[in-house]
Parts: sequence; C-alpha cells; structure tokens
Amino acid sequence: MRRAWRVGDVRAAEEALMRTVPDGVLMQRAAVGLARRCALLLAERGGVYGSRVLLLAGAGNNGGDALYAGALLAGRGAAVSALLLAPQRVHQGGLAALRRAGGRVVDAVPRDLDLAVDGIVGLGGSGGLRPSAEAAVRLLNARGTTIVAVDIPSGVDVDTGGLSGPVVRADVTVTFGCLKPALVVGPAAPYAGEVELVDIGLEPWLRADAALAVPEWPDIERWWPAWRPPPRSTPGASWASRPARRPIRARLSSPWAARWPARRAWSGTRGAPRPTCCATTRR
Ligand SMILES: NC(=O)C1=CN([C@@H]2O[C@H](COP(=O)(O)OP(=O)(O)OC[C@H]3O[C@@H](n4cnc5c(N)ncnc54)[C@H](O)[C@@H]3O)[C@@H](O)[C@H]2O)[C@@H](O)CC1
Ligand SMILES: [K+]
Repeated sequence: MRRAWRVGDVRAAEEALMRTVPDGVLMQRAAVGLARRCALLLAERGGVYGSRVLLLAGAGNNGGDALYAGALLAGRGAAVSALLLAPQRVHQGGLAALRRAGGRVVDAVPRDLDLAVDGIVGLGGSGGLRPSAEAAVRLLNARGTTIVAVDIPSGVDVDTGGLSGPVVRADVTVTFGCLKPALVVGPAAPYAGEVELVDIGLEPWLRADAALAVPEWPDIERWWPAWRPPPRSTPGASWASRPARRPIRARLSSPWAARWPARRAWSGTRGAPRPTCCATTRR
C-alpha cells in the first residue's frame, strides 16, 4: 500500500524529527538523495562529469535542497548553474555551498542542458507558479529538458493534487520522508513522472493517519480470492478432466502489471497519465 500524508502532517512530523537531530541534517539527507538520483540519470546519458545542470531555486528550503544537491554534482565535475527566482530570499547556505563547489548563478535559462532540477517551491507553495518561474518552466517543458523535481513538481496543489495553471512536468520526482497526495492522485500525479522516496528518518514521526492509501499489486493479490485447484480427494471432482485455468496471478499481470511496478515505463512518455486507480480517501 502506498500511503500519502498532507502538508500539515508532514510538517508536524518534520518538526518532531528536527528536535532530535542537529540543524541542517535533514536538508543534507534530502540533498544527498536528490544528488544521487540526478547523478544516476546523468550517468545513463553519458556521465556526470561535464554534464550541464540547471537548478531552479526558489525562496525556501526546497531551493536549498536543490542548491546543496547541485553543489554535490558540481563536486563530481558537472557544470552547474542556478537560476534564482527570488534572489533576495534564496537559501544562503545552499548558495554558498554551490559557489564553493564551482557552481555559478545565471540570469536566464541556458540553451544547452542535460538536466534541470526544480527547486522552485515545495511543501510551502501556494497558488501556482509566479510569472518569473512560469516563463522558465514553460521553456523547459517546451524543450523537453529532463527535469528532476525536488519533493513535488512546483505549481501543483500538494494536498489535493489539483492544478491551477502551468506546472513543472517532471521526469522524476525525488520526494522526502513520505509520499504526498499530489504525487499519487488528481491531475497533478502524471506531472511527477517516476517518484523516488528518499528516507530521511521521518516515518516514525508520522503520527497522523495517512490522507490517502493507494493499493499496489501485492495488496490486490492479497484481497483477491486466489484460485486454487480443488483437493484431489473431493468426491466427484475429477481434476484431470477440468479445463485448464490460468492462475489468478497470470490474469492480474496482464496487461497492466508489467508496467505498474516498473514505474520507469512512464518516465519515457512525459505527461502520459499513469494509473492512479483505487485511491481511498481518508474521511
Ligand atoms: N522541513 C524539513 O525538515 C525539510 C524540508 N525539506 C524541503 O523543504 C521544503 C519546504 O520548505 P519551505 O517550508 O521553506 O517551503 P518552500 O521551499 O516550498 O518555499 C516556500 C517559500 O516559497 C514562496 N512561495 C510560495 N508559493 C510559491 C509559488 N507558488 N511560487 C514561488 N514561490 C512560492 C513563499 O514565499 C515561501 O516563503 C520541502 O518541500 C522540502 O523540499 C527537505 O530539506 C527535508 C527536510
Ligand atoms: K519543487
């Protein structure tokens, strides 16, 4: 079962967890997971060294995650630039780390890119993209640039999965601690692409009930009354004379199951709707 929590519940859990670890530790955990996934994507496309990465960095900690991850990629030889969408309020620690690692700040989306990292806005976002972010996002979406979203694709309504305008169309979303509703339901879900959940130690602190529970195949298989052959000792049951029946697993696995667990299948078809069936909402 994939479970998703609302922003308020995630924040409550984060506050509780943060009281148990030194300052900045959670952001470092997030940034390492994010950088790792970006590096894997770049490695599939020729390597991290010499690749061109753009960070879209907003005003909050979501931008901070992107900047620290960018610093790690720059340390591995990527040419990392950052477009600051709210320069006065950018995460100072993240920006300093990026600069120390050789990253630079740009004032427009560069022409040639291997990867863009969407750190515009995360759990603190409201009301869709601001105009400066919207222009950059439209350009990247139109070019088909590979995009990794930080925590959630910017512009979506995190709690409802609703859309109120243009949003980032991510190939991969690296999310932290737990899933959020917009990653699994509503019109926003296809915009997340493949979702990777990075463990930052949050789960034990998630005290609220999940907002959503989305079944996966193993759940459905458990619920489905699995067909079994009758015992050979059953009077009148001639096992050998019965027509062959395919086991339930085989029927369930066609045609969806081949694609459902392998979420990567969707990352190639950007924006194509993925099945988000069977969501049950908390009442
Ligand atoms: N709190 C924590 O412990 C952790 C937070 N993390 C990251 O921090 C994020 C949440 O950080 P914040 O609370 O700073 O919130 P955000 O980074 O989502 O940013 C909020 C700021 O963005 C501005 N904003 C709001 N809506 C906007 C919009 N539509 N377009 C542009 N700007 C907008 C507001 O001025 C607000 O100050 C998470 O999504 C996650 O990426 C991670 O580092 C993991 C740990
Ligand atoms: K984001």
